[in-house]
Amino acid sequence: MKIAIAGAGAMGSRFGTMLKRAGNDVILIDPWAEHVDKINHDGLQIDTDNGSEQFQIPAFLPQDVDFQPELVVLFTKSMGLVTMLKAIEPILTPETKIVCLLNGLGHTEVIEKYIPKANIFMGVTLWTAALLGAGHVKLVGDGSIEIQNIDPAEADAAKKICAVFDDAGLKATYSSNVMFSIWRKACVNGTLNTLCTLLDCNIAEFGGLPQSNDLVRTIVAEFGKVAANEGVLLNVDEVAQHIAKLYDPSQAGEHYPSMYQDLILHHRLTEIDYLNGYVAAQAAKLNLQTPVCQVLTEMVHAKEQLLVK
Ligand SMILES: NC(=O)C1=CN([C@@H]2O[C@H](COP(=O)(O)OP(=O)(O)OC[C@H]3O[C@@H](n4cnc5c(N)ncnc54)[C@H](OP(=O)(O)O)[C@@H]3O)[C@@H](O)[C@H]2O)C=CC1
Ligand SMILES: CC(C)(CO)C(=O)C(=O)O
Repeated sequence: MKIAIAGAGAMGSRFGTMLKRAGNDVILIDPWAEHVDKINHDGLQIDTDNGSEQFQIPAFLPQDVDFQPELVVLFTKSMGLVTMLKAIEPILTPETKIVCLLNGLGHTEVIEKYIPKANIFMGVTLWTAALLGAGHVKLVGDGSIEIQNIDPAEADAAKKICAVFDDAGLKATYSSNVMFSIWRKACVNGTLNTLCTLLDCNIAEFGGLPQSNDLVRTIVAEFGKVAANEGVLLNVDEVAQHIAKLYDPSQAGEHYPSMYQDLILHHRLTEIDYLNGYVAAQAAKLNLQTPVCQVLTEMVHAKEQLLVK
């Protein structure tokens, strides 16, 4: 299958590499020129638990792409989604399927402005990856993917996409309720990413705090108010227990969440407006009360003001 990875940072590089290794015709598309150049000149440097290798895979700036993909996998940061959607419009055909695996909330409504509903497939992934520098990623650990069609008539197409991902070892399954999975992942990110960033700690250190359970339950309850308005029912106890499982060092305990890595380590903007910020903004429109998400969002933006030049 002809596949374009639109947004080829850490996660895009992982998916592009695994899909190409499985025999697909894959290109990477990314706006970071140094990253694209490094990949094309030296290959993508991939660090794994078994060492490091250079992997040959074509990479392009969005404006240089001459390739008509059957499938586009969106993996920009949330803030780059609209720019990328506009940039790839010229290479899309009426048959091109679009899969979005970004973290965060509100992406479906954005994509629907650019892509026919029948071609949109939303998903959530538990794979991880790290971008160590231009043309250099670290790919360790295990993961999985859930995918579902937005158009009810496109279930067969969704299952075919799952099969392509699964054949590449990406452990993809068809979901009959992907929006629940997306909201549940957003609760994970909206608690652990946000609080570890503000508290300057890893996930296990946060989990060991006496305040962790109350903080998590309060935030999840606020997410649940807005989720319910979108037809997604979140059980606070169940989600809180799901989050607490990650505290274990054998799970994600030693991990500094991606928001921490973006802001604290790399002084880059975060996806807060697509997590706690999305909940606070939607709540304001709905006259719902989500004061904790509002304050956490303001605190992360304040930290961005201090660190991002
Ligand atoms: N990383 C992970 O483990 C996981 C990430 N996700 C989600 O996947 C999506 C993509 O995340 P991820 O792959 O981590 O994003 P990355 O930050 O690795 O890459 C995404 C984009 O960020 C920009 N970028 C990153 N570093 C630099 C830099 N040093 N200089 C210039 N540009 C840079 C590039 O676009 P640009 O130049 O336009 O900014 C790049 O395409 C997000 O929604 C994320 O939340 C989901 C699960 C796990
Ligand atoms: C590892 C995990 C689940 C922590 O929230 C994550 O998705 C991230 O770091 O963004």
